[in-house]
Amino acid sequence: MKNTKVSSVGERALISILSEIFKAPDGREKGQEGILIGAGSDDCAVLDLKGEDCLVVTTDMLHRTTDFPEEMTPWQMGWMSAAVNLSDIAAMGAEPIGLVMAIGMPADTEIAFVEALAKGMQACAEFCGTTIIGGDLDTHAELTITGTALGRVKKDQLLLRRGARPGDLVCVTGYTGSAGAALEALQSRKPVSETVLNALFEPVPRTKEARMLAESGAVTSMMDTSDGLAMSLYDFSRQSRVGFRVRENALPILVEVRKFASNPDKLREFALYTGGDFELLITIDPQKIKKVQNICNLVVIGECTKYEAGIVLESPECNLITIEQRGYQQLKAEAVDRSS
Ligand SMILES: Nc1ncnc2c1ncn2[C@@H]1O[C@H](COP(=O)(O)OP(=O)(O)OP(=O)(O)O)[C@@H](O)[C@H]1O
Ligand SMILES: Cc1ncc(C[n+]2csc(CCOP(=O)(O)O)c2C)c(N)n1
Ligand SMILES: [Mg+2]
Repeated sequence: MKNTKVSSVGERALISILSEIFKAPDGREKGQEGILIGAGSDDCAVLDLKGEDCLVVTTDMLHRTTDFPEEMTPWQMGWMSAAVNLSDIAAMGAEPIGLVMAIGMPADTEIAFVEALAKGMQACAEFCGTTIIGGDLDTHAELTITGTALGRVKKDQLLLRRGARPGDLVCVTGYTGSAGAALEALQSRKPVSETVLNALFEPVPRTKEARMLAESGAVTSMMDTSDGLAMSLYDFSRQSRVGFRVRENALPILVEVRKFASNPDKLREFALYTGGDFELLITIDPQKIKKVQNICNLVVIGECTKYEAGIVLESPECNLITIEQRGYQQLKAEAVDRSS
């Protein structure tokens, strides 16, 4: 790996390299007993609390230039910084119990800006039933916010990326592709509604939905779609050893986003590859689908297949197209890369 730059491999490959370093030779997590899930395999790490509960922990860093479009308000930057972390807590089926927010900023940042940032963070935390319990302040060339979220869930309700079985139904909450369309609209200076822009600027962690899904007993695996539906399906596939068949016609996409996409390829790009929607991707035991149908805004988009069948999209004409393994990746020469 000497002389190879991180930009040539990207975030996913670098996580694999680091996760190996953090594992003991026998493949288990280094350190003490009680690490149920360690680095690299799920949305959060999971620690055994020795009773009926477990603790879930995640951290996520956002930067002014790479994550906050110029049009975002400081309140929205704060909301998003909390939301990206709380979404990972939701992805485990857990209830959030606290957020620690570290903020690095240039010394000439206005106090009013930092207050608006903090109010946005607090609003998102409160929306999810939790609060900010600490943080850190530092001088930094560029606004950089690193959140750490903690959550709690009963061991028998914990939902992992592992657990999906062939025959399970695949579902998503909300809409897919809205944040991607918003990003494109901003970059090409085209108008879109506030609903679409807010999907990018104020992602809503699916905390309540996640808790109801975890309590239903019908869900076999769950994660969030921060890096895009396609990348999430590949992450699921790796952990659960299943394939997926997704029906293009079933993808929940806002009418406005369909109209905004100039052609079917562009629409697929938003819905599958751009990311930023922070919805939940869920697999459900088909015998138990009735238990979840009415608890939240959820759409069946396809089913789990054998691993060997790969990850495919069934077009409206019933053609099978391979879904590519790409999405929103940090540390790439370009954030959205076609070759990974
Ligand atoms: N520097 C690191 N050291 C150890 N583990 C890491 C590191 N970076 C990421 N991971 C782990 O890799 C996994 C995936 O991380 P990633 O940040 O992509 O989370 P995600 O849930 O897939 O995405 P998002 O944060 O966008 O929701 C997680 O288990 C995370 O803890
Ligand atoms: C200027 C600008 N460009 C792109 C995006 C989109 N974006 C930022 S973070 C993220 C999800 C995963 O991030 P992470 O892997 O860090 O958790 C996505 C899709 C944005 N909000 N602003
Ligand atoms: Mg996640």
